[in-house]
Parts: sequence; structure tokens; C-alpha cells
Amino acid sequence: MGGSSIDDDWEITTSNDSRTLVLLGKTGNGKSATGNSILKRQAFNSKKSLKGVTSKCELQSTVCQDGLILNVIDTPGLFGFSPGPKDTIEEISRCINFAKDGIHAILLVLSIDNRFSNEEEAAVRNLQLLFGQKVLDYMIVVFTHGDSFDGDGGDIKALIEFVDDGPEPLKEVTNLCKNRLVLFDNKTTDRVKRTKQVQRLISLVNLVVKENGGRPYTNEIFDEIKKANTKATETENKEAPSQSEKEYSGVLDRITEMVELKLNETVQRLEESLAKEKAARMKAEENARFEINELRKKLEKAEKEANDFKSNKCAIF
Ligand SMILES: Nc1nc2c(ncn2[C@@H]2O[C@H](COP(=O)(O)OP(=O)(O)OP(=O)(O)O)[C@@H](O)[C@H]2O)c(=O)[nH]1
Repeated sequence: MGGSSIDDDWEITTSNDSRTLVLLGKTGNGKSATGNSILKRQAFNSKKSLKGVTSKCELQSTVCQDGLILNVIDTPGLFGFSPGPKDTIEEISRCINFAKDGIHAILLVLSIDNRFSNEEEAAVRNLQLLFGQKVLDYMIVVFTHGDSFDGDGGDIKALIEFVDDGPEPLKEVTNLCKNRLVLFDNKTTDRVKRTKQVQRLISLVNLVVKENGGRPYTNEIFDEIKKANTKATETENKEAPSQSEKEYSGVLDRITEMVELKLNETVQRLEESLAKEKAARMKAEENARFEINELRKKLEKAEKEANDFKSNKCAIF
């Protein structure tokens, strides 16, 4: 680090690499505010609202002093992973399209002021179902509302202790993320504090990148998009603009189709596993009923034998 100004703290890497980060979390947890803290500007609309401010996925970028390009994708509360709502599918598609070169880290934004909800727990499970166990290797938990945290936000031990005092599902999620935790106070005006929390996050992102062999998260849907986009760019170079627009919307339609298919497969898998669980439970109940019946029969037989024995004894005397 140069050490001449706080902004020199951005010199975290020396490469001209880019990092694509996706903010995920329940509405109001502070995703947009965290995105703004990371990008150091009011890139996303962040405000208190009961009905959710962010309605569409949005991509904003910044170039750090060392040339590192930070791409941040803000999302609406992407938690209703069911094949029903068409806009959820469209938003997942938009998000994947923004991140077509892959995602370097998924930031699960939680607020330390709110209880970790069942909805959030289910969302993490659904993410794993939809995108595979691999997503966990890219996940970092970002706690917001650091201003109401009692301990030192930079002290990872204090943060782990805070989680350890919390509900079991939260502990499970943070364990799955190998305790990659960071605390953000998005309200602070202290430049040193603002810089340090972003620096901590970027160090974690770099760790995630390293642990994943430098490969950002992608799957077959991302690969398809890349192919489709390359084709669209080639057409754009050759054809009239209207044609390339058509190609672009074709790409989005294709992604939407793939996401929908994947969602349906996921839900079908869930239903099958629930049906299997139910069948196993019914079988276990049937076995238990059979065992109880057998025991009852044995007990009745033993009682009868005891009674016979007693009456025989009486007869002898
Ligand atoms: N005190 C405090 N308030 C915060 C912090 N982070 C976010 N907020 C506030 O929490 C409210 C919601 O923040 P947003 O960033 O809009 O939350 P979001 O998750 O993006 O919400 P949607 O866009 O609706 O999905 C806003 O009033 C923010 O100012 C924080 O660290 N401390």
C-alpha cells in the first residue's frame, strides 16, 4: 500500500482483474446500501420501505485505483424460488446474464438487527438445490447494521461469538460458508471505517477466488449464455441493429427457459424426496404398529399363562 491516503487502501490486488459480486438477501436487509458502500457511491437506490425498493436486478461497476474492476449486482429479494412467479425466473435470468463471465462471490446479506428467518434458511437451501452445493464455496455472509453491534466489527472472533449465540440455522449457514463473515456499517461517515470494512470484504473475496482455483462460479446455464452472447455479438457486427436486438431478446428468452426448466426440475426433485420421506415414515409407522400388536399378543399370552398357572395351583391345593 502506498500509505499516502485512505483511498490507497484500494490497492488490495495488483492485477487488472475483475470481480463480480452478487448481493442476495431479504428485502430491507441492506443489500443496496452494502452495494453502495462497496462501490463508494450512491449507485443503488437504498431506503427504508415496507414493500421493497429494488424490483429489478441491477449491475453497477467501479474501477479501483489498482485497476481492479468491481462489478456489483443488486437483486430484489430473490427468495421465492418456486416455478410460479414469472418475474422471479426473469430476475434470475437477468442476474445470470449480467454475470455471464461467472460470479466471484455471492454475498448473503443479513441484518444483525433482524432474527435469521425461516425464509432466509429456506432460501439458502433452495440456492443449493438450484445451483448445486458448489455455490456455498462462493458464499460470504455480510452482516449489516454494524452500527448497532456491541463489539468491534473488525474482530472476527466477536462476530463468530455473536453468531454462536444465535439460532442453530444461522450457525449452520455460517459454518457452511466456513465462517467467511464480515460486518458492514453502511451509515458510518468515518472514511477509515468505511474503507476497512470494504477491504476486509475484498480480502475474503480474494480468498474465495484463491480457494476456487481462480475460477468464478458458473454452471451449464452460464456456458449457454456465453455461447448465445458470442453468437449475438457476431450477428451485431454483421447485421442491422434491429437484428441484434432480436438476438439479445432471444438470448434472454433462452436463459429464462433454462432457469424455468431448472426450477421445475428442482421442485420435482423436492416433491419426489418429500414423497419418499412420507412413504418411509408410513412404512416405519406400519412396522411400529405391527411390533406393538405382537407385543400386545405376547403380553396377553403371558397373562393367560399366569392365570392358568394360578388356577392350576388352586386346583392342586
Ligand atoms: N443503521 C443502519 N441502517 C442501514 C444499514 N444498512 C442499510 N440500512 C438501512 O436499511 C434500509 C434498507 O436498506 P436497503 O439497502 O434499501 O435494503 P435492501 O436489502 O436493498 O432492500 P430492497 O432493495 O428493498 O430489497 C435503508 O433505510 C438503509 O439506510 C446499516 O448498516 N446501518
